[in-house]
Amino acid sequence: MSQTLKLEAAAGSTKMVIVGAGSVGTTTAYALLLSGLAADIVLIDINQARVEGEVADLGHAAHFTHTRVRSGTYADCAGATAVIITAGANQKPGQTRPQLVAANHALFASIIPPIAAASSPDTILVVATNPADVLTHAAVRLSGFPPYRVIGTGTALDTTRLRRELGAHFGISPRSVHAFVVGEHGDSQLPAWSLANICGMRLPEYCRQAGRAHDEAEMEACAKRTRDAAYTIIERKGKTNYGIASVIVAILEPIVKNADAIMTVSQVGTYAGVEDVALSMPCKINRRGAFQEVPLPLDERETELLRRSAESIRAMIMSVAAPE
Ligand SMILES: NC(=O)C1=CN([C@@H]2O[C@H](COP(=O)(O)OP(=O)(O)OC[C@H]3O[C@@H](n4cnc5c(N)ncnc54)[C@H](O)[C@@H]3O)[C@@H](O)[C@H]2O)C=CC1
Ligand SMILES: CC(=O)C(=O)O
Repeated sequence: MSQTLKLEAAAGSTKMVIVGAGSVGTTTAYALLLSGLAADIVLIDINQARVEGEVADLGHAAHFTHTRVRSGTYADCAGATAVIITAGANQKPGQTRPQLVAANHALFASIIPPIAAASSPDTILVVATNPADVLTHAAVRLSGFPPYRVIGTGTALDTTRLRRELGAHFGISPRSVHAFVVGEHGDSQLPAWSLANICGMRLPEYCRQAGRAHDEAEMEACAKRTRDAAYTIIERKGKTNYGIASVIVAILEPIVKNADAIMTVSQVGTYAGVEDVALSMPCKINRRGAFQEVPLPLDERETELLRRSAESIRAMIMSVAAPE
């Protein structure tokens, strides 16, 4: 079967609903349109004029694809393979993700119940709205879905950013760098340095074989640029959209193709002894959702940093929790 026919077969009757037709939502719709993964893309936004304008514009791009783009309502979540949540306030220059928690948690309390009520029993929620880990936790609680059916985009974006930094440092393609960021999609994230490798060699060994010094300070600088990337970009252009849109489509692909791909995404669980929290670890993603099947053998220092990351997310979750 040709690649085009294979993609059309995978897209089949696949419907994707995007809630929030702002910058992230519409860039995701465009990336999804070009990917050929979906037959039907539905955009929902509280701002009806905006969603109509975006759908008309995207509809012209859709002319060159086999995908239909339209506006809709929560009733369209019925039969959706995934509902991608990008609605909510974004960071202004200098603002942190936790500063969005009260406003976006209140928004989730109003939109997740109707989305969940309309969705099908196998619909997966993908959460991008910030702070992504806290809202992934909120989406599980408010939807009643099992945790594997709620996937936070989490550190999938930070992992691509770290790989780009390391690829530039080592002079190889980012896709040939096997490294990932775990924990919070935010300031307490950490690279799993003890497991990072190139061609199966840990980074110090790779440097030894390549006849170059392993520069710990430069590794830390790569981690810092990764952690600060959103601040740096928002300072200059007021938002981030292309990176996250591509990450969302990369998460949707193994869902549609039932591909068991491993990505660092956020899920509710117990991490480093902290219960009932959401954060990112490598998970297997397929048509049923995301599953962390193999615990990560982090070293002692990384485990302690992960525990601190989990504690800080847990504190944010408690700050918006409704009293029992
Ligand atoms: N997880 C990640 O890596 C990233 C997350 N984000 C987050 O994504 C979110 C969206 O960011 P942008 O698209 O830049 O913001 P934006 O302001 O461009 O779009 C937000 C959209 O949400 C809509 N909205 C608000 N209330 C709604 C409701 N009740 N129902 C439906 N739609 C509603 C607004 O009308 C607006 O169109 C923010 O929380 C931002 O921080 C952004 C980039 C990366
Ligand atoms: C805004 C945001 O969360 C990011 O680009 O990482």
